Amino acid sequence: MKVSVIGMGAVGTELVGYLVNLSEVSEIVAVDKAREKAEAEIWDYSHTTSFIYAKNPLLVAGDYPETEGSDIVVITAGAQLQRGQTRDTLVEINAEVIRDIIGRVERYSPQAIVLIVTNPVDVIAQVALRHSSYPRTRLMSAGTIVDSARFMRILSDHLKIDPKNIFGYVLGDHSATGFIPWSICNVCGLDVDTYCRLNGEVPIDKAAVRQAVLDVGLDIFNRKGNTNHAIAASVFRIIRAVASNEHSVLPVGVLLKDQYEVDDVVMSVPCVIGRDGVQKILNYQFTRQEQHEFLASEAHLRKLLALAGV
Ligand SMILES: NC(=O)c1ccc[n+]([C@@H]2O[C@H](COP(=O)([O-])OP(=O)(O)OC[C@H]3O[C@@H](n4cnc5c(N)ncnc54)[C@H](O)[C@@H]3O)[C@@H](O)[C@H]2O)c1
Repeated sequence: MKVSVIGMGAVGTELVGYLVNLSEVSEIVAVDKAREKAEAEIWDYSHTTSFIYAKNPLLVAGDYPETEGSDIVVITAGAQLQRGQTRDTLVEINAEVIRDIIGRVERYSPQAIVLIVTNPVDVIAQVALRHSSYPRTRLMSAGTIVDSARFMRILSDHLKIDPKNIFGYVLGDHSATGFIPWSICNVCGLDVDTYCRLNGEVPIDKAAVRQAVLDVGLDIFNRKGNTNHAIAASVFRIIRAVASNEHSVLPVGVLLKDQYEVDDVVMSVPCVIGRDGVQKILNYQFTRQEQHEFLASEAHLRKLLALAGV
């Protein structure tokens, strides 16, 4: 499997660190407008391959022609936040970046699965769809997968259990309007309130958990100037699902067509992910309040889409 990473900044570089260890990956191509940075990262990684359990993947720093025939292309290229900004402030500049990139990606890898990471991620994915012929099943945003990972961790810290025993999502969009549909969240098969009641735990303050989930990314950013570990692990999780044709359910941003009362907006909902990308968009029956929150996400995204010229 050939994977190309466009944008070798903090996120792209961290992701390559995962990819060199995935045995399904035989070739990794790194592209960045700062060509020397991409080359240096690839050289550095090449010096890890004597010691890791990877199958000696071909490591290339190049330009778009070298990405030809990629099975997966991950796009992390673009402007990064400055302290005090929100992800939304990047919309116009990163819409311009993706318009510049996506045609070249498609020219060399028309059959690829494209994963958008550049923020604001759901809007940028929709711009990419608008300016390419990729079907919505093969071009998705990382969406709220990282928020969902944060949610599972924060809830598990409250309950003092492994986050993998929490089942739940943040849905809607990767911004302050993302929301937690508690009606489809469970802990070891029990809804959260029942779990706490039966197991001697203090009831969960759901509003506080949501706020903590939404705030923590910016808190990390304000302390270290980026967030890269959780998003790289999240994107790698999607790539594993594709590489092994797992049919795993993950919350990613996908163009909705008359689902969840939304038409023609990329939003994060649970999707079955496998070799062909999004194999199925799952349907859930939200409560009235959850549906209201989902539509608040949609309204937020539509405002950004207008700024992005979509
Ligand atoms: N979706 C998420 O959950 C999530 C999480 C973290 C970061 N992000 C986003 O991912 C993006 C990258 O973050 P980062 O921390 O790696 O930023 P970074 O500044 O470290 O890296 C961005 C890289 O993109 C390159 N670049 C810029 N324009 C380019 C172009 N036209 N062609 C090729 N390369 C180009 C830059 O040279 C740089 O190396 C940002 O938009 C950030 O907001 C998203």
